[in-house]
Amino acid sequence: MAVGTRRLVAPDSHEDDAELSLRPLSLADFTGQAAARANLKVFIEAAKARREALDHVLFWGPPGLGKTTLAQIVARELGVNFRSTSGPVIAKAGDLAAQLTALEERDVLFIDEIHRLNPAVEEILYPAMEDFQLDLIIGEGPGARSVKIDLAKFTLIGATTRAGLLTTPLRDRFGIPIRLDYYTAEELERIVRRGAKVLSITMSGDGANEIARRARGTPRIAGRLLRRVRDFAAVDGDPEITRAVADKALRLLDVDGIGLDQMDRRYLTTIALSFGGGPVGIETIAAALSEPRDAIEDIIEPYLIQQGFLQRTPRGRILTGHAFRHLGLAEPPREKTQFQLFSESDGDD
Ligand SMILES: Nc1ncnc2c1ncn2[C@@H]1O[C@H](COP(=O)(O)OP(=O)(O)OP(=O)(O)O)[C@@H](O)[C@H]1O
Ligand SMILES: [Mg+2]
Repeated sequence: MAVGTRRLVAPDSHEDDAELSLRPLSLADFTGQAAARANLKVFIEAAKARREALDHVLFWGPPGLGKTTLAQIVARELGVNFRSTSGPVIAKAGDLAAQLTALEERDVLFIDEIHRLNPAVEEILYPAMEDFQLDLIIGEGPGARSVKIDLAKFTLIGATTRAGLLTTPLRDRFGIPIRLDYYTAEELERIVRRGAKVLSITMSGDGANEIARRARGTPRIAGRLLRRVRDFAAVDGDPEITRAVADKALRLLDVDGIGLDQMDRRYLTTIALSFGGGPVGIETIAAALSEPRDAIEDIIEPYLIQQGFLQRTPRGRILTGHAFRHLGLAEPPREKTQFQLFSESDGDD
C-alpha cells in the first residue's frame, strides 16, 4: 500500500518491536475509548462468572486505534488462548476449519481484516459462530457428503477498518459490535506520557502535549512520532523533549500544526486546485493522486472528515471552507443550496 509505506504518519499495521513494547496489556492500562472499555469490562466479567464463552466481538474503526490491542486484551482478561489470523490469509475453507477445530473451550479466535474473507470461507463461519458447528462437504460430485463437526464454544473477534464492506449475515452474527473512534488530544497525551516512561524518554508536559496534538487522533501515530522526535532530540543533544524540541522535529518530519502530513495536504490541495474544491468522485481523486482508492478511503479521508475538512456527498467529495483556510487558499464561489441539501448522506462509495 503506497500511502501506508511512504508516510511517517500512516496508521498502517506494520509493527516493529518498539510498537509492541508500547502496547497496553490490560483494560486498566488501555487509555481512551471509555465507552468501549466499560462495556467490555461488563461483558467479560459476566461471561467469566457464567463460565461461558464471551459473545462474538467486532471491532471497527480507522487503522491504528487499538483494535488488535483490544482483541489481545480481551483474551488476556478472559484468561483464554488467543489465536490470530487475518481475512486475506485464509485462502480455503479448509484453512479456517483447521483453525476452528484447534480451538479449546472459550478460546478467542481473532480474524483481522475480516471484510477481506473470501465468500466460500465466510460461509463456514456462519454455523461456526451460531451453533459452534462446522458443516463440511467431503469429496466431490455424486459421492460428496456433508459432515457436521462440533466445535468448542469459542469467541470470534473480528476487526475491520470498513464495517460497511462486511456482509449483513456476517455483521449480524456479532453480539458485541464496538466502534473505535479517534482519540482526543488529552487521551493521546496520556498515551504519549506512558510511552515516554516505557521508553525511558525525558519529556516535559508541554512536549507530550505537542506530540499528542499532532498525532492525528491515532495512538499508533503518537507512538511513532514519539520515537522519531526522540531521534531528533538525541542527535541534537537535547536532554529533554520540550514543546520547542518536539515542534522542531515535527516540522522536519513535515507534520503540520494540526498533524496533517504531506499526503493529507496533497489530497486536500488536489481537490482545491485541480477540482475547484469539488464535488469530485473518489475514482477521479485516486487517479489524480496515483493512490489506490482503498488506501484513500481507509487512511486519508476518515480523519479529514472527522476534522471537518471534507464532506462526502452523492455527487462526490467537497472541501469545506475550513480546509481552504487551513491551506491558506481562497475558497471558490459555489452554489451552496445543493451541496447543503445532500451533505448529510454518505456519498459515492
Ligand atoms: N489505547 C491505547 N493506549 C496506548 N497505546 C495504544 C492504544 N491503542 C493503540 N495503542 C498503540 O497503537 C498501536 C496500534 O494499535 P493496534 O495495532 O491495536 O491498532 P489497530 O486498530 O489494530 O490497527 P490496524 O487497523 O492497522 O490493524 C499499538 O501497538 C499500541 O502501541
Ligand atoms: Mg490491527
